[in-house]
Amino acid sequence: MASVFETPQFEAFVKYGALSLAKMLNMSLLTGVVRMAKGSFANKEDYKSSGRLSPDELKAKLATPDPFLERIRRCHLNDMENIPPFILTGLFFVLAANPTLDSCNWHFRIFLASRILHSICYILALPQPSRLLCFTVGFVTTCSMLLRAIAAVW
Ligand SMILES: N[C@@H](CCC(=O)N[C@@H](CS)C(=O)NCC(=O)O)C(=O)O
Repeated sequence: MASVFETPQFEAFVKYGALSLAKMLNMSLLTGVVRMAKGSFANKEDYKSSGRLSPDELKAKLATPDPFLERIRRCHLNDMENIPPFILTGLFFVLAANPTLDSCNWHFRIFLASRILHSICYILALPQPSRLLCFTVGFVTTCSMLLRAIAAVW
């Protein structure tokens, strides 16, 4: 009998889990790129290494973070609140709930799409409830997997 780690369900979990993690890691890259483009840094030593600000300018810069950069950081934080729980829940789901391949694929695809769309809504400041809807779809998808995993072992 094949182990659960050799099933197409586990393969789908690894595929979509890795894509979700890659999406989240990209937020760090995006933050770095926007920091450089805007010349807006988090620490005084970061400004000092660029060597282009007076002490007063440095103080003012540190006191007023760039609003767009802060938006990207909140978007990243929201990924960090949602993607690691999805990874763990997805693992429980595949290991415990004996799901069909279709069930796995749809849960994983819908979650990934919801997170990508959530970031687009957040970064482009699209009107609500667009971001709320994207967040809710991903959240409900994770809850659906969690409930199925709990039901399977209860
Ligand atoms: N930690 C979140 C929990 C609720 C949540 O994730 N809400 C979604 C839909 S409104 C969101 O995009 N929140 C904005 C954020 O986390 O910065 C918050 O403070 O808002």
